[in-house]
Amino acid sequence: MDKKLTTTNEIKEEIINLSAILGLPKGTEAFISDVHGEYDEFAHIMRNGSGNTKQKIEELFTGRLSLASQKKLAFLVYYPSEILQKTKTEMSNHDQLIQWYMDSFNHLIELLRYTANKYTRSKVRKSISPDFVYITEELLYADRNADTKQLSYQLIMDNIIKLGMADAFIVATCHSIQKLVVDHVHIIGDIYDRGPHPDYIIDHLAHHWQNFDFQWGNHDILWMGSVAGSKLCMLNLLRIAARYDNLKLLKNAYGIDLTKLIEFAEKNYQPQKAFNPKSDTDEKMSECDQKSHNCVQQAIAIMQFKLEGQTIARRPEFQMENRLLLDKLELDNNYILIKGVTYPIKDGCFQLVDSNDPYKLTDSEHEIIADLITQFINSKKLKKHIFYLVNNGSMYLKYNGNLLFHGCIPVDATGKMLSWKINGQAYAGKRLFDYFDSIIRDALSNPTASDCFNSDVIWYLWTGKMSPLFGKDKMTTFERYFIDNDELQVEKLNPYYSLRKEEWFADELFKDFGLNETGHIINGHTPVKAGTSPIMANGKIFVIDGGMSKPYHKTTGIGGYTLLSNSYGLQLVTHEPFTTRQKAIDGMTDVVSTKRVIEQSVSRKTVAETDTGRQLKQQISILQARLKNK
Ligand SMILES: O=P(O)(O)OC[C@H]1O[C@](O)(COP(=O)(O)O)[C@@H](O)[C@@H]1O
Ligand SMILES: [Mn+2]
Repeated sequence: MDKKLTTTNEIKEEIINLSAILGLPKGTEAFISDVHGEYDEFAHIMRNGSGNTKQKIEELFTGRLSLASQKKLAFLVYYPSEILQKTKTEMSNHDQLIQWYMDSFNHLIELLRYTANKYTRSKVRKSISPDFVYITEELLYADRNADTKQLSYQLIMDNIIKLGMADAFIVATCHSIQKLVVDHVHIIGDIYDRGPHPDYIIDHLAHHWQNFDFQWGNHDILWMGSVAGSKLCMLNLLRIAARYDNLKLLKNAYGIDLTKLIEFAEKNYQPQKAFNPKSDTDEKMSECDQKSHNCVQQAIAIMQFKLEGQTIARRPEFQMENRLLLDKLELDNNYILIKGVTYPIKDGCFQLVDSNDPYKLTDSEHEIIADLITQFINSKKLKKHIFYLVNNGSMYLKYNGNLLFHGCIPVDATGKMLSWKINGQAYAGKRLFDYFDSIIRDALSNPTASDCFNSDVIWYLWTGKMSPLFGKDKMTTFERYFIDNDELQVEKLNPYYSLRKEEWFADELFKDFGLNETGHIINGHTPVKAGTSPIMANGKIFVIDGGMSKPYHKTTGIGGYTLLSNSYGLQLVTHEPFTTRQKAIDGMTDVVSTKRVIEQSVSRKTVAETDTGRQLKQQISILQARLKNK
């Protein structure tokens, strides 16, 4: 309640307004996960309202517009500037273009009206470009059955064209529709890593979405940890950036200078097959970049393994001794002895590992790390992005009766929640999430490059077996690079991932988090392969890894899933793999392929039945109490 309400009438008016909102249908929520830097695909999904725009067009225009025309209208809404340009080149004369403008105005206003009917006028107004508020409202709320209004409607349309404002008006109206088609966006983690532009994704969210929340994913933790000063988080993210041809992001987006690191890597390492970068874009990497990314990945991997050794030694409570591998190298680093078995090393690059003190950094490594972490802590733009995620995010979220988190709740094979013992305390389930949440916030309010407890715990969240964001027994990065043995490379999933098929298990989790059994649990993190259902526990748990990560398309066979919750219920949306923005526009290919209704009720859910509704009711009671005291 930010308005100052002083008179009795003002208070009464506000009570009436708030009560009216309670009666409106609940806004549509979209759930998206594992975006992994794929900005173009993410933007496409936001533009198409996660498939919702297409559905609204279908509901409104079936029987009036052919399927092909519906598709054209949908693409005009998604990419107005590009479609305008394309349309103009296709028109053979001026009359044809005028007719197209008229048709488009009518269709867009009708669609905007249909999309806006769930919202208050004030909210709709906020979605309209200030340049067009007045005329859009005139068109939107005109009673076209009244003769006088019909005339003014026609005159407005006519004048928009005559005054040369048609293009700007179309673009603005399409943007309004984009904004209204989804009311609230939830991102269930992993904006960062592997894809080229997590920075654009965050800028997009910050500029376009007021109603947004975020549940941190294990990859985001690396970036958040780096800003807090964790050298291990930073080394992991740099290694992944080198592996996926993304080093340029650090310089271009965040001003982090890697020159010294690159020089050091090229001087000390030679390309090795295991370190060949995986390019995510269509552009091929130059040979020079391939070589340098390969060497950088090696240099960082070795520094990472060294600092991991030091951290594991100072934190015995992490119980990660099985990750100490550098000290098990033998015979000139050509073999490794693990649990009594000797394995040959492939693609070894241990020239800077001192066999007498394998976890000790060389002076140059030390200097490079110190310089980089200072840059990470001090990058203004990175700090801005990370604090946006911290301030709008959390380890988990309870929202409208649903429970949202990225990975898992660590449990044993019987489904009992496992406790993590740290600093003389034991944390399980919701308390474990709350504990990590508080450490992250504390770490980010006191960034430091020293080897402190908070930094170590944040790194543990990336890779520890009790991390709800990771959910596996160990991260076998070392074995995957250097040991050709499938068994050693296995990362075993926590039993959560098999138990989450069971309804009783979901009910237990709801209980622990203080939620009702009618809710849903929504996770990301594990790609869902084509043919495997993302719906589990009899419709109580959903896994909606958006499958946007291009390098992972081969594994999943589909793009991925998103979820929509509207006033009628839940819908699961399947996405086809997205190639490029240009190809999507040229071929008018919508990545939304199917929508499956999961839950549908006959009566619409209203705002009164949501978390916002609960807050509004509280505000109404406060106002009513004030009225009584007047
Ligand atoms: O495919 P890559 O680059 O080898 O990465 C594999 C690593 O990523 C992880 O899967 C974690 O990332 P995700 O959260 O995307 O699954 C690790 O468990 C694994 O070791
Ligand atoms: Mn993940």
